[in-house]
Amino acid sequence: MQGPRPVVLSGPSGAGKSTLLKKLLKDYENIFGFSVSHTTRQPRPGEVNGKDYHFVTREEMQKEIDAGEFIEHAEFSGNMYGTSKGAVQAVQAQNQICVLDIDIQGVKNIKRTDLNPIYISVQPPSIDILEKRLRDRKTETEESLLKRLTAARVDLELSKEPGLFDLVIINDDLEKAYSELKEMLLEEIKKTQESRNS
Ligand SMILES: Nc1nc2c(ncn2[C@@H]2O[C@H](COP(=O)(O)OP(=O)(O)O)[C@@H](O)[C@H]2O)c(=O)[nH]1
Ligand SMILES: Nc1ncnc2c1ncn2[C@@H]1O[C@H](COP(=O)(O)OP(=O)(O)O)[C@@H](O)[C@H]1O
Repeated sequence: MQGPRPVVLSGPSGAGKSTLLKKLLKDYENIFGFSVSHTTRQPRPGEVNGKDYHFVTREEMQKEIDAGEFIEHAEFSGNMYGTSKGAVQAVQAQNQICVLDIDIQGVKNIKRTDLNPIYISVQPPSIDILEKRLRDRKTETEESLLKRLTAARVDLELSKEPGLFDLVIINDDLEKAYSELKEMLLEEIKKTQESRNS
């Protein structure tokens, strides 16, 4: 039997992907598993190596990419990010629904693989609100914030491509956005719950 379909969450930095994902992982602890990406960016306060990301150097990551260990990888805002085969396999081995948080380049690259996920784009109500949320999050320098806003404009344009996403969630009210996310995933959640009980 084929395992549950993975889920891709994409959308601009600051749109609310991590916030929604954390709620989902908390409410359905055993059902969903997070695909832990590799990145060359510095950890933020509170981020845990191996849980939020595998924090690596550019050299380490390039070596693993060259060895064919990545499903996809991309350059975002001056850093490298990528999904290793191992990250997805670790979740699928638990028979959990694998959730990937990746940028739009990652979405396009995953489309060329046989992963067959559900593609969801989380978007802010406006660029101004996105900027305010990113500033209030206090994780970025002015330089990285501006890079993220530029990338966000590109992301929102490219996301308009018909058929690229199965669902676009405008994250205005968080609870409403979360309900939309859950509704989209209900069928896969049920299937996974049923397979546990059988
Ligand atoms: N292509 C790709 N993008 C990733 C991966 N992991 C994270 N990203 C994306 O990289 C961007 C920056 O992530 P991060 O530095 O954690 O900042 P944040 O999204 O603002 O919290 C986001 O758009 C993520 O979706 C990955 O493995 N592959
Ligand atoms: N619906 C919302 N209303 C107000 N603030 C939000 C909402 N969703 C997320 N945020 C806040 O916006 C910031 C960016 O969200 P985050 O989940 O880190 O985005 P992403 O993972 O997409 O970069 C965080 O500080 C988060 O608490």
